[in-house]
Amino acid sequence: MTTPTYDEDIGNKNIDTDIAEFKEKAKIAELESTILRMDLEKRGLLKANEELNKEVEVLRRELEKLRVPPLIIGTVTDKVGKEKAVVKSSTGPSFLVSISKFIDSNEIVPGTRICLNQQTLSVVEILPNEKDYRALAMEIEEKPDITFDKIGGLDKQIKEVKEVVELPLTHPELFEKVGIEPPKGVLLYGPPGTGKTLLAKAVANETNASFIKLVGSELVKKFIGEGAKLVKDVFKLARENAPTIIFIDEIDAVASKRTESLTGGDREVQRTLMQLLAEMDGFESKGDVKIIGATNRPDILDTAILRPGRFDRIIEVPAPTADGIVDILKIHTKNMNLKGVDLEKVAEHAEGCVGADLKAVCTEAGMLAIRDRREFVTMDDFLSAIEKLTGEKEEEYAFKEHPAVMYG
Ligand SMILES: Nc1ncnc2c1ncn2[C@@H]1O[C@H](COP(=O)(O)OP(=O)(O)OP(=O)(O)O)[C@@H](O)[C@H]1O
Repeated sequence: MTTPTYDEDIGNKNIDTDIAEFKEKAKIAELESTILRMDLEKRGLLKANEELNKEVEVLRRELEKLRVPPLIIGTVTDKVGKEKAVVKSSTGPSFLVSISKFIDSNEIVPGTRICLNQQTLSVVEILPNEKDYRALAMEIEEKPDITFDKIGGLDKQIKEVKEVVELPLTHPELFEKVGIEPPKGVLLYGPPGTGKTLLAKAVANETNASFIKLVGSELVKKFIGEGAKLVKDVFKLARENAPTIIFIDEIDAVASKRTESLTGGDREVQRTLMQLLAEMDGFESKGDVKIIGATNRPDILDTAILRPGRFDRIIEVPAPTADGIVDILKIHTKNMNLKGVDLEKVAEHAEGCVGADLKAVCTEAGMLAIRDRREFVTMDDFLSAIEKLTGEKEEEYAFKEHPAVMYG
C-alpha cells in the first residue's frame, strides 16, 4: 500500500468538504421544503377550523331557536335506544320523543326532568332538580333591607299599606276584638317604576317577615304546566317561613279576564289562576301570610281576583306629584356630593318622571361628574342627565306601546 502524496491529500480533503457542504445544503433544502409543507398544512387546518367555527355558530343558533320558551316540562319515564325517550309532560299526556343531538343522551334516564320544544316535542334541555328549579322561579329574601323612609312621595299609600297588611300581622288581636276579618291581600296598581315593589319590601322589613316575589308573566310563559304547581309551592313555602309577604308582580298575566275560547296558553293561565284563588281561599285571613299583588293593567283583571276574601283592598300607586319628585330626589341624592344643586329646580325639569326614572337620573348625573374627573355633582349634570334619559324614554315610547300611557 502506497501512502498518498501531499497533493493527493489536499485533493481528498476538498472532495470531503464538498460532500459535507452538499449534504448540508441538501438538509437545508429538505428542512425548507418541510417548513413549506407544514405551512401549507397549517393554512389548510386554519381554513378547516374557520369552517368548523362557522358550523358551530350555525348549530348554536339552531340550538338557541329550539330553546326558545315556552317549553314544555316533562319527566322521562323510559329510554328507548340512544335517541328516543318516553316523556310524561306536565300538561298530562305522555309522548315518545326524540332526544336533540345537542343533549348528552347518557344523562337522560328515567326520572330526569327535561324541557320539550313545543313544536317538535324533542328534548332540548335537561333541568336541574325540582328544588333548584323552583328557586330560580321565585325570589326569596329573609328580611329585605328596604325601609319606609327610602320611599318618596307615597305617604298616603304607605299609611294604607300599613293599615291593611302590617296591622293584621303585628296586632291581630285588634281585629279579633273588633270582630272583623283583616284583608288577606292588597292589590297595588299604577305605572311601572312607581315603587310598588318597594312598598311590599318595606312592609316585609317592618314586620320582620320573609319576602317571596313571583312574576306573573314568568309563571305562565317560561315553562308550560308549571304555573299552578309553583303557586302551590309558594304558599307552602310561605306558611313554613311565616310571617311571609308574598309579592306577585304583573299579576294581570295570570289574572286577566277570561276569554270564551281558550287556547292552550290561556288554559295554562286559567289553571294557574284557579290555583291562586284556591290558595287564597284556603288560608286564614288572621294568619301571618299576606299577599300583595301588583299590576300596571287593573282594567284587564278578572273580577274573581278582587272578590272579598281575596284582594279586597286596592291601592293606587300613581306617578309622583311635583312634591313627590323632590322627596324621591332627596332620597336618591342623600349620599351624593352635590355642589350648587337646587333639587326643586331639578324636579321642575323632571316632570313626568317616576321613581325608577329619578333614580336613573341621579346615577347618570353622578356618572357625568366621574367622566369629568370631578368629585362633586352639579346642576348641569342633573339637567344633562334628565335630557338624556327623557330623550331615550321618548324614543322607547315611539317604538312600543307602553302601559303607562293609560295613566296619561
Ligand atoms: N317612590 C319611590 N321612592 C324612591 N325610589 C323609588 C320610588 N319608586 C321607584 N323608586 C326607585 O325605582 C326602583 C324601581 O321601583 P319599583 O321596583 O318599586 O317599581 P315598581 O312600581 O314595582 O315597578 P314595576 O311595575 O316595573 O315592577 C326602586 O328600586 C327605587 O330605586
